[in-house]
Amino acid sequence: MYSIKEAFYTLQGEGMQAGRASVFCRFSGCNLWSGREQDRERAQCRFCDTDFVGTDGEGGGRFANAAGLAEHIAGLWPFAAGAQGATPYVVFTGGEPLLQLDEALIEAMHQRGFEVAVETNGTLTAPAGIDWICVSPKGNTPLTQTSGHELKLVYPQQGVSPEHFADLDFDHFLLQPMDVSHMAPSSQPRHDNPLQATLDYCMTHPLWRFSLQTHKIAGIA
Ligand SMILES: C[S@@+](CC[C@H](N)C(=O)[O-])C[C@H]1O[C@@H](n2cnc3c(N)ncnc32)[C@H](O)[C@@H]1O
Ligand SMILES: Nc1nc2[nH]cc(C(=O)O)c2c(=O)[nH]1
Ligand code: SF4
Ligand SMILES: [Mg+2]
Repeated sequence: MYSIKEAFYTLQGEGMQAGRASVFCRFSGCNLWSGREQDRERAQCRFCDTDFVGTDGEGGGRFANAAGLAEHIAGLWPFAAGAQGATPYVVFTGGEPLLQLDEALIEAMHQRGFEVAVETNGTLTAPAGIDWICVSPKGNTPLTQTSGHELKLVYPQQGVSPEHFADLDFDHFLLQPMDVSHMAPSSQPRHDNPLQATLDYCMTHPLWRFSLQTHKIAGIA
């Protein structure tokens, strides 16, 4: 059984694949926060910008098996597989997708012609077969998934230095300014200007590439 908060067609907004047409499949639930505002300040991850509670979003629901969920996702890609000269792309996110994503679902997406991407906090090991692994480490949590295609660190995070990750086995290293606009002022971390801090770090540490959440600027999901 898979629990899905929402599933929809959009453009990947972040990281090295920013701008790519994608079906987003957002799993319900996370191992670092309950998703309830009253728990935010004592959660392991306190800056989350996402509602991943329940299965009531657009395209959400409970799916009994991999084939059923894969059919649902494939139906959200608006073209026939292989049409338009583009490979269909699904981004599994959440919540924490590695609580639910398994080889059966990855295989079912591949059978339907999709490339499979994941956005994970890195505290759980990824199943085999994922085509694009984005790990976004969260301060003071154990990093288990130490390899992948991109490491995308939200910046600045208290007690976390990008240098700590720079030797890991990733093809790309990205720094993404922390958005605090969704948080109550009392919950916002004390930092003057995450955007400027991120720009400064990337310009003085050229291993790191600047990642903006472009979907928020564009006003799309
Ligand atoms: C909502 S998370 C879901 C996937 C997974 N749980 C994770 O943390 O990577 C998707 C992406 O949004 C990033 N993110 C979450 N809250 C953010 C914020 N306030 N500002 C910038 N990026 C944020 C995460 O670091 C992650 O890269
Ligand atoms: N357009 C768009 N791009 C994204 N990249 C990562 C997202 C996420 O929430 O995992 C996200 C999202 O929520 N929307
Ligand atoms: S780990 Fe990801 S989904 Fe979970 S609370 Fe943090 S940003 Fe949100
Ligand atoms: Mg998001």
